[in-house]
Amino acid sequence: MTRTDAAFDFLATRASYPSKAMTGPAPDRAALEPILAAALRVPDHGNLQPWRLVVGGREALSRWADLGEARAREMGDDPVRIEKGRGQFDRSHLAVVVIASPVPAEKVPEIEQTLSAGALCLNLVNAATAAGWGAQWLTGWVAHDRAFITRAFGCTVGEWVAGIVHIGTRGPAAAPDRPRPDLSRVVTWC
Ligand SMILES: Cc1cc2nc3c(=O)[nH]c(=O)nc-3n(C[C@H](O)[C@H](O)[C@H](O)COP(=O)(O)O)c2cc1C
Repeated sequence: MTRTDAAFDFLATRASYPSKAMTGPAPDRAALEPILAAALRVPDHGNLQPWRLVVGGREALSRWADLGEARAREMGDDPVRIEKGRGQFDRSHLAVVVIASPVPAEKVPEIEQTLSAGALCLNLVNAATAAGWGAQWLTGWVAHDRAFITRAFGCTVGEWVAGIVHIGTRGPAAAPDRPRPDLSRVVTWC
């Protein structure tokens, strides 16, 4: 057995960094590509690769914010939902949209492909964090509204957004940690 202390310590202490506290710069393409490559080493039954990524920098983010606001107004939303339609894009310097893109497969039910898309989101948060950036996985109505995800991210029928992972520079102060699960409550030893 080979123990990798640094990797274990990272996993034992990892935490998301709140996107609201992130600043620029965000990783450029050269810095982001190895993060994406690491994140894409994700469990995936049958190697179907049932996901794809859309990377948005400031220009795309501002377009997505406008589309979010327009869609919220089209739905007659209240000001809070209108703000949520733009907020996460307005504040962000870089977002990687993880799109679940299920593949017809006799032996791999869609739920397993869905789980792989979720694992990709976490892998991406972890890879960006390990590379020294702040990262957080967000959703909100903009991730679930069919019209918005079609217009903004080009989702086709059957595709959906698993997560919008924001990546940026961490602020000077560590973000407060959240309470972590109590093993005795969630683990059953048989
Ligand atoms: C599917 C999914 C969607 C999420 N959407 C949001 C969101 O829209 N807004 C938010 O503040 N946190 C959201 N979170 C929570 C954060 O990603 C994260 O769990 C939280 O910041 C604590 O992260 P940590 O346990 O990695 O430190 C979401 C988490 C998951 C798994």
